[in-house]
Amino acid sequence: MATASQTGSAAAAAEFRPAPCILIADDQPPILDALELLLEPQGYRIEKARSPFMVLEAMKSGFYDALLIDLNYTRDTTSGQEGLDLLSQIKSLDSQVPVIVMTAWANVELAVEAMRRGARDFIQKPWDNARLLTILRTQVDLYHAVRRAQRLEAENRLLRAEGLPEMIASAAAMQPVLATIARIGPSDANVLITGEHGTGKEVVAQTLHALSSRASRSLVAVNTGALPEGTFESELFGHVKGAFTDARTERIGRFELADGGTLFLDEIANVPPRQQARLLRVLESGEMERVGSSKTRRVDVRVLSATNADLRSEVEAQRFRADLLFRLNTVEIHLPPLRERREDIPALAAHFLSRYAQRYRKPVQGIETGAIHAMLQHSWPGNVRELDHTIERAVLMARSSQIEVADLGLSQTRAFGPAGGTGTGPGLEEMSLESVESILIRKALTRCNGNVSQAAEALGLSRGALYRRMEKYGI
Ligand SMILES: Nc1ncnc2c1ncn2[C@@H]1O[C@H](COP(=O)(O)OP(=O)(O)OP(=O)(O)O)[C@@H](O)[C@H]1O
Repeated sequence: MATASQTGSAAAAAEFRPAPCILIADDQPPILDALELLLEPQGYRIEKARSPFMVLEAMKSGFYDALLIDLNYTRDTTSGQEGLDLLSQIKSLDSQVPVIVMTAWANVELAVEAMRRGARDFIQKPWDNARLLTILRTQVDLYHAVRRAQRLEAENRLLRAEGLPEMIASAAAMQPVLATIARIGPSDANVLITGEHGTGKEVVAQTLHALSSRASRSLVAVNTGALPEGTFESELFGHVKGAFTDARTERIGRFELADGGTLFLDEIANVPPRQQARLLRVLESGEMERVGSSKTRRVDVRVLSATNADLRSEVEAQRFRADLLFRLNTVEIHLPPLRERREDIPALAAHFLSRYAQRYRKPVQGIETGAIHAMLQHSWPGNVRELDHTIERAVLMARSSQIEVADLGLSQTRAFGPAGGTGTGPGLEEMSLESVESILIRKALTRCNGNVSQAAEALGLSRGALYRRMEKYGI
């Protein structure tokens, strides 16, 4: 008999997914039709794919409760190799979804190989309807049970964990982001998080880690963009004593520190080509050596990476390895800039206000309508981080219990137009050196579409120096 809570969660599941959806793949339309005729009356929703390519395309956007795939396709109709390759690709996209393979009746060896590669069960063609239905129902039920347990575990972890990043995201533009986080958070998939500076890529990485089974282990973050040349390898892979002149003691690298947990590689586009090859190796094999050592070590690390660059154009320009991109972006999450999710500005501002009013012990309780209006109008080139710093400064500047427009200091950013101080705000000669510097940096970043390396070059700064200034000005 079902307990109340089981009934409750079954009802909740039914609300979101009325009928289990099965993706069936075979290159012969009559087989697809026959399976559909058998399964639909049993309460399944069916999607059909006629090639391995269509299966992988469907998996990018769809959510399936099980896959039923043939092992032979048109390219090679007997060996089953195409089906086995497809199985491996499915497993790398989603290691948990149950895959049941269909084989020709005499091909037991192929079925065994498929099971070795992660298939949950197999059926022989021509199939026995009753056996097929039993296998499918068992696998779907098992999958649901595992997912329910993982979701509960993730929810418990979220409830237990203190100091978790609070992620404010009610805007329509953020809904696909939240859906993807919920879906792949608990998995081990490598995730590439893209978006302009300050859009919250690190917050997403922290949330993904917190939702995963690795949550009790470390989340180790490395800003690969800010690492000085020459220290990259020893930072990531560690070194042994005497490996180079300054290596007076042994050092454990970030990969080893993140063993069993998650490694967050920020500014991944700035990794130089030689280091990209080293990264690729550890991602492919889980193997690495400390600098100066020939001993190979194995690490089990989930890699989350982030960039504000367009990695596909970097690949086209041959500055970034295509095979490394393929390893990093099993799943991609794109964060829209703040100007495309303005609905979230009031809630984000209130969140930062309560944080800073508490931190600075100031009795600031709200934001005047005019100030909210000004924030909604602002273009926020520095995104959520800029809003965060704007509210921090406003809390410090506030003279009453409400933040006023003037406390935000937003006009300074907009006043410095192309003519250099001919806008509505203070002229150049009335501004402090710091204000001018901050404005020039913002403008260079906007001109370079957020590319820090290019902006640094345009400003005549090293990348590290620009990063330090961006941090200082909350950009
Ligand atoms: N959705 C959000 N809800 C609450 N706070 C947020 C949100 N997004 C970002 N923040 C806050 O904004 C600041 C910047 O976020 P974060 O460092 O994650 O951005 P980023 O995209 O990784 O930036 P960068 O590209 O410069 O590394 C942080 O203080 C973070 O806590």
